[in-house]
This record gives sequence, structure tokens and C-alpha cells, in this order.
Amino acid sequence: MLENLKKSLEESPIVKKGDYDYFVHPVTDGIPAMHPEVLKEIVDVIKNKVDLSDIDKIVCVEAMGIHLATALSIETEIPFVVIRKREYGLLGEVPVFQKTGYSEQNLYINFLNPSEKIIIIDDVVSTGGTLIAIIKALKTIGVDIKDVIAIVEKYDGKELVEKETGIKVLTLAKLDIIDSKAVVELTIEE
Ligand SMILES: O=P(O)(O)OC[C@H]1O[C@H](OP(=O)(O)OP(=O)(O)O)[C@H](O)[C@@H]1O
Ligand SMILES: Nc1nc2[nH]cnc2c(=O)[nH]1
Repeated sequence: MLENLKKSLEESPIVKKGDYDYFVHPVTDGIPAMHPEVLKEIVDVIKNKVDLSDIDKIVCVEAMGIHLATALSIETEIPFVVIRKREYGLLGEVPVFQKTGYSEQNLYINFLNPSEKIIIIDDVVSTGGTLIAIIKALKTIGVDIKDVIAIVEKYDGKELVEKETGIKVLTLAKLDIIDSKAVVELTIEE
């Protein structure tokens, strides 16, 4: 069921960001072109594997969570909010410091209320820095995090997030970079 995702991940170009090996894929970069069947495979698997019956909001992270949240929102009729890189200065805005393997910056959470039931969706978990920071901030707001989904796991980010936050991360594929090539295995039973 995830053959298109797997095949396209295996074809990912690898570029360097400093010392960091960075794969380039439509899910995680918007280039090369996203073929709708890849997006559809992802949404179908999530709908099958995640209990979405009682979810108030889908939460995603700018930029590369937005197309995933959009596709899932259209299919499920659950609204979504984006954790933005832009500061708005709105009442209740919560800043989050995000550190990845190649960047650091602030993210800003708005319009999430205590006790809302949410799922988080992002494109990739690598060092785990992004999800750890976001989950900790969402816990201080008091939202009820029902599930966390990252389409691709890389390095040991998934395990680190689980260790640091106590919350499991559902991934669909694991990507390793060996001799500058992407090596991919699916991580979900269909
Ligand atoms: O597990 P980590 O090491 O934290 O990496 C994962 C994060 O890296 C990417 O975000 P990036 O900040 O590059 O922004 P983008 O979505 O705009 O590409 C990706 O979208 C994840 O949010
Ligand atoms: N596209 C892409 N996004 C990332 N986010 C964290 N690591 C990566 C990576 O290797 N590729």
C-alpha cells in the first residue's frame, strides 16, 4: 500500500547542509513534484491506523507539515492549525525554540486550548529536536495529545522523542543514508 512512498523515498537526492546529510523528497520539501498517489497512500494509512473519531484539531508544523495536515483534514473533516515560524504577538501565543540537525529558530503556537484533543503530524523526525520542543510546549498548554505522526523517521529521533516525552511516534518509513544513498524500509504493518 505504501509502494509509491517507498520507491519515491529511495529516489531522494541527498545534499549536504554543513555536515548533515539531508534527503530531498516531495513529502519533506515539496520537490521533486508530489504525485497525488503518494499523498493518498499516506492519508489512507493514517486513517486506517489512527483513531480519529474524537479529535478536535490536527496540529502541524510550518512548512512541511502543512500539505499533510491539509490532505488529512479534507479527508476527515477535522480542522487543523499550523505552528508557525512567524510571531503574531496574539494573546496566549506560546513560543517554542526549535533545533534541528542544521537550523535553529523560534516557532509560535496559537489557538490551541487546554483539554482539546489533538493529533500532531509532521513530515520527518530526525534528531527529534522539533517534536520534543513542540510536545513539551503543548503539554504546558494542557492539550490532550492523542497521537503523533511523522511520515519518515531518520537517525534515532523517534526513540528520543518517546524517551523525552513519553509519547509514541507513529512513522510510516525509516530512511537511512548509506554511502550518500537513501535506504528505506517501511515501519508500519498494513
Ligand atoms: O527531528 P528534527 O531534527 O527536529 O527535524 C525535523 C524537522 O525538520 C524539518 O523542519 P525545518 O525546520 O527544516 O522546516 P521546513 O518544514 O520548513 O522544511 C521538518 O519539517 C521537521 O519539522
Ligand atoms: N527534507 C528533509 N527534511 C529534514 N528534516 C530533518 N532532516 C531532514 C532531511 O534530511 N531532509
